Amino acid sequence: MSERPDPTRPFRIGTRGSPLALAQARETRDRLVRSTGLEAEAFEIVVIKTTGDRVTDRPLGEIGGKGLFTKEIEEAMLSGEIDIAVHSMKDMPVDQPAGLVIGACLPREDVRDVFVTLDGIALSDLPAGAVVGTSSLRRKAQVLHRRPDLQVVEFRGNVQTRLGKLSAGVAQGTFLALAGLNRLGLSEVRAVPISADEMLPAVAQGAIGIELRADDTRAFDMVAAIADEVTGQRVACERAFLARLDGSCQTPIAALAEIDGDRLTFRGEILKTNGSRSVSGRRDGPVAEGEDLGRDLAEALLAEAGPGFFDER
Ligand SMILES: NCc1[nH]cc(CCC(=O)O)c1CC(=O)O
Repeated sequence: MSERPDPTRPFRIGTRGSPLALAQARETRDRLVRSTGLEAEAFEIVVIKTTGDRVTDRPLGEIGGKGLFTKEIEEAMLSGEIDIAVHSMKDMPVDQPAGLVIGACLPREDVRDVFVTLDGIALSDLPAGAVVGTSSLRRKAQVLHRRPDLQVVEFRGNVQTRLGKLSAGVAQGTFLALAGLNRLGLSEVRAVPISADEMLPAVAQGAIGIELRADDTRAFDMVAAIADEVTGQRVACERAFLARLDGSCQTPIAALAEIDGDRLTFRGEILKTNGSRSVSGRRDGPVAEGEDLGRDLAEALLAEAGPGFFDER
C-alpha cells in the first residue's frame, strides 16, 4: 500500500458543496478509509464553490463554457490546496487541464434516468400536451423526439427545488439520474425508472471520477486501490465517443457502454435539440478496443447526420 499520509496534514478531498457532491465525496473517503486502514480523521473533505453553483438563476447553457462545475476545484488542486477531487463524470469535460488527470472511477451506480412526478406516473402515461421540466438538452431532445406533443420548460436546481416546482404546478414531471437519488438515499421520491432503450443516458451517467495531479504518486496509489476497472473502461469508451463528436453540454448526446466478460457493447445517439431528428447506432467488440468503438460510432453518426446537424437550436 501507499506510504502513510503525513499525520499533521490530512489528505484533502475536494468537492462541490451540493448534497449529491458531498455524498460522493463521503463515499470516496469511506472507500479510502477501508482500503488504507487509516482513521477517517486522516482525510478532510474540502468544499469548493464553483461558477455553476454560484449562478443559479440562468440556464446552464447561457452561462456557457465547459467546466462550469470543475474550474475552481481544478485550480485548488493545481495550487495544492486539495489532493484529489471527486466529480460526477457526467459533468466532466473530455479534456483535463495540463497537469491533471482522472486517476480512477468508482463502481458505477444505476445508469438510468427516472421520471419524477407527484403521483408516480410513468412518462408514457402523461396526457397529451403535458408540461415537463428539465434543463438537460439531451433529455429535452429525447422526450420531444418520442412525444412531440409535450411541452418542455427549463428546470434547474437540486431535487428538493424541483419537487417544489412540481408541487407549485410549474410542470407535471421532471427527470433525474437514478444514481443521484440512490446516492442521496431519496427512496421516498416518486420516481419511475426509464430503460436505456427508451432514453439512452448521458455519457458517464452514474459514474464518480477522481481527479488528481498527474505527478502525485501518493494520490495515484491511494485511488488505484479503490478504482473500478470495468467502470473505467465503460466511461473511457463513452468519453471517446463524446470527444470525437466535439460534444459540449450544448449538444444533445447520449451513450452507454456495457461490458460482459471481455466483450463491450456500445450504443450512442445524437439529436437535434428540438427533437426533430435522432441518429443512433451501436458497436460491439473487445473491451480493449472500447475507445476505438466509441470514436468509430461517433464518425458514423456524424456522417449520417450530415453537416450542421447541431447548429439549429
Ligand atoms: N448534471 C447534473 C448531474 N450530474 C450528475 C448527476 C447525477 C448523478 C450521476 O449521473 O452520476 C446530476 C443530476 C441529474 O442528472 O439528475
